[in-house]
Amino acid sequence: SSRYVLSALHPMWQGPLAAPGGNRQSPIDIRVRKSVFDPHLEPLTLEYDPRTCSQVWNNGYSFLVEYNDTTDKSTLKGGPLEDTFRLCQFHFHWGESNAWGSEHTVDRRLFAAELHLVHWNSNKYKLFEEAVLEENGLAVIGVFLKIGKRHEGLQKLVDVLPAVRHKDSVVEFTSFDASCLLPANIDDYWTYAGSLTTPPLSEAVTWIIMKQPIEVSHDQLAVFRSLLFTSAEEEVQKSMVNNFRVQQPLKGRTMETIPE
Ligand SMILES: NS(=O)(=O)c1ccc(NC(=O)NCCCCO)cc1
Ligand SMILES: [Zn+2]
Repeated sequence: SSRYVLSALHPMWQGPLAAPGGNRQSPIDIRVRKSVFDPHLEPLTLEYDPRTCSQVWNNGYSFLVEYNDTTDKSTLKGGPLEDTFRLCQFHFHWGESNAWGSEHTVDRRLFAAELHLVHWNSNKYKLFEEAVLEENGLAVIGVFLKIGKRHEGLQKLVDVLPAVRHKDSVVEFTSFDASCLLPANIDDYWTYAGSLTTPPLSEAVTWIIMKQPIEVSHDQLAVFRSLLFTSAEEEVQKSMVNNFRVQQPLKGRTMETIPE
């Protein structure tokens, strides 16, 4: 559909679109009735220390809120995970219109945007760069965003976005508690084995997708769209919108969920 044509325009997607031999690529459509109850799934334990938040960076595809991941201060445990995973960054994907923007869909339903909280397995590896090469190396929490009431916690981040309008710009950003961006019930989720949704497209991700979306206001999302894919010196400026990947084949994977 047209939204995929739009997202394919970014240089990110000029190379090969699929990872070679990929049989666990992301994102995918979540077929709710096909998800399997897994009685062994535990509650998630999230412990985020706001003091590890360090900066916001426009990397030319999204804006990343980066955390100091040199110690186990902001961690994710439980759920489908056997080890402790360390928060290294979070970012979003969104559309040019509120009608689309998420990477995953729920029975083909599109959301206006999707938050990704990226963690790496600090029990087994010393760095993100090592963990990204291993099939149990990463865990990403996905949260859908829908248009509704203003999200007070998000506003602190929205307020600094004009400072990172152009690609490669960075601004200091501290004492932000990322857990304010999670829905009320974090134990209601789907989980499946997938990949990064941008190059290197590594098949290293245990995805944990929250069933409950969070609400943000139209104006807050409009500030996301005021960012640019392009750096200050480029003559043609391009709005940072439609920064999502096309959906990938399920290839026999099962979506697991917690018993209701
Ligand atoms: N959209 S997504 O699947 O959540 C995702 C998360 C992290 C990354 N990559 C990342 O954080 N890279 C930092 C350094 C990479 C070292 O190989 C790409 C895509
Ligand atoms: Zn992402």
